[in-house]
Formats: sequence, structure tokens, C-alpha cells
Amino acid sequence: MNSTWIILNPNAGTNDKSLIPDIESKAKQIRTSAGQNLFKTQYAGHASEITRKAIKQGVQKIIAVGGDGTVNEIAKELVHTKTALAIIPAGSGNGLARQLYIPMNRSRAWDAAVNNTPVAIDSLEINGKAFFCTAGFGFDAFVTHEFHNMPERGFMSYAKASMGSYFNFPDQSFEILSQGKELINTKAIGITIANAGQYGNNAWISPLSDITDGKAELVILKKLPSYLLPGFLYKLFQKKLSKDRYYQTIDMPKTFTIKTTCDYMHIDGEVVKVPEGENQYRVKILPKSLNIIPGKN
Ligand SMILES: Nc1ncnc2c1ncn2[C@@H]1O[C@H](COP(=O)(O)OP(=O)(O)OP(=O)(O)O)[C@@H](O)[C@H]1O
Repeated sequence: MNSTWIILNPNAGTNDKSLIPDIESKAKQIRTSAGQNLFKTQYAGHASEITRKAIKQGVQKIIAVGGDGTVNEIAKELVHTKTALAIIPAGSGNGLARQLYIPMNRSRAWDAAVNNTPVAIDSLEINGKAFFCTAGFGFDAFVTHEFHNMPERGFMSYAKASMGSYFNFPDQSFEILSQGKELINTKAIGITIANAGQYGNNAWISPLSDITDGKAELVILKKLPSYLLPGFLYKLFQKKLSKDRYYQTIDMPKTFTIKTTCDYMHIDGEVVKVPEGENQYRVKILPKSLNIIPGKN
């Protein structure tokens, strides 16, 4: 049996025609038995199914080739298992890969995936759904929703989706509780729960977040007047955001509850429609729960 499986989402990313043949040839180079070691996903949820099979068969490492959606599907199955995850970034945002300093260059990412040693990172759960980078309510979830409906992928589409709706987006209510005590009660354009520091695309929404520290941060974003937006965006991409009257970041306890009236949320960049009548979310931190291969050791 091959001890490394590769799971590739052929639909991921921005239409790179060389991706599939390149990964096919790299997979052949590391094949150690007659068994299959490359699996192409055929539908949403397929990467999770393949991962469950890999765990049962004692596979030691899974190399995910795709974007954050594919990575999330695989990683959530690997939480609290011995199987390590490596990533070849092939999506549009690649948040977890960038957070782990995995090269965007495919050959260098492959070298890291094959040769580097895993580290244990934290994961988070929101109403039982695992995530590894960020989850959010309000404006960032709305932008993610708009982005997924755009014909083109990539950073420029994110910028268009954000700018087109920012000034009309209404404030939302957020109440955060822990152990029955109210920690926060506020109106804001959105909140982000951060395990990693960035959304993807090097947009550092929570620059001090450390994916291995056993903690999560909550970012509260208030609507900025237009003249402050360019400075905010500059700091976002330069990893320089810090507390002010429009941007707050709070260290969170190990478990907490969010009550909100938002219609959408995103979990690692995948939009989730909030079920009618559901407005309460339990968040739990699972320290050092996933073995993952970083870009640098
Ligand atoms: N063959 C397939 N057809 C349709 N959807 C698929 C297929 N394989 C996987 N998927 C789904 O596609 C979703 C998006 O994929 P992925 O995140 O890898 O790429 P992306 O959306 O281009 O990247 P990013 O998340 O960085 O924007 C995944 O959540 C997965 O469930």
C-alpha cells in the first residue's frame, strides 16, 4: 500500500492547464506499490470520503492539491488522527498554505510536502464544523458569497466584490457569551473568528494570530468612513492592522457562543447559508489537533 495519497480537485483555482499532468507525473515518482496513490475529486464532499478511506487504510500522509475548500474537506477528517496533511496550493486564496509559508510555486511546494516534518496546529469548530483559518459573519461572508458568483477568480474579483457593496452593507448585531457571561454586545459590519492570521491572498485580518498557540482571536470590524479605507486596506495587506476605534481584536476563551442575526457565514472561505431561525453558534478550540506539513521546518 502507498503510505502517501494525493487528493486533487481538478476544478480548483484559476484554470491552470498544467496542474493535472504535472501532479500525475509527480504522483508516479513517489508511488511505492501497485496501488492507486492519486485520487481526483468528482464532486463536493468527495475529498472527505477519500480521506476517511485513507485513514482506515493507515495512510501516513495526504497531499491535498486544491484551494481552501478542498483543504478543509480533507483536514476536518484528519483532526485527532496520526495522518499528516500536506498542501499544494491550487486555489484562489490559499489561506492555510500561505499561513504555513508553503511556496505558491508548485515544484517548491511539492518538495516541502515530500520532505518536511509535520507540526501540530490548532483547529476550531463552529457548531461542530471544523475550520483551520477563519470563519466570519457579516461583511466578509457576504463578500465571499458575491465572489463565488463572479465569472473570474482571483484577487481582483475579491476587490470588486468588496468595493461594490461596502457602503450599503448594514451593521449587524453580535452578542458573544462564555460560561453564561456576556463578553461582547455590539453592532458591527462583521466579525471574524481567527485561528490563522489571514483570509487568504495575504489579507492579514488578524496579524497576531498564531495557529499553534491553542487560542483564537475575535476581530470586530466597524464601518470605516471612506477616507480611512485606503489606509485600512494598506495595513490589511502589509500585516499591520492594530487596534483602533474601527478595528478590535480580542483573545477568546476556549469555548464561546455567538448570537447574531446574520444570514450568511463563511467557514474557511466557503459560504454557508444560516438555517432559518438559527442564530446561536458554539465555538470550540481544539489545540494541536492536526498534523500538517509546513513550508519551512
Ligand atoms: N469535481 C468537482 N466538481 C465540483 N466541485 C468540486 C469538485 N471537487 C471538489 N469540489 C468542491 O469544490 C470546492 C472548492 O474547491 P477549492 O477550494 O479546492 O478551490 P477554489 O474554490 O478554486 O479555491 P479557493 O477556496 O481558494 O477559492 C470544494 O469545497 C469542493 O467541495
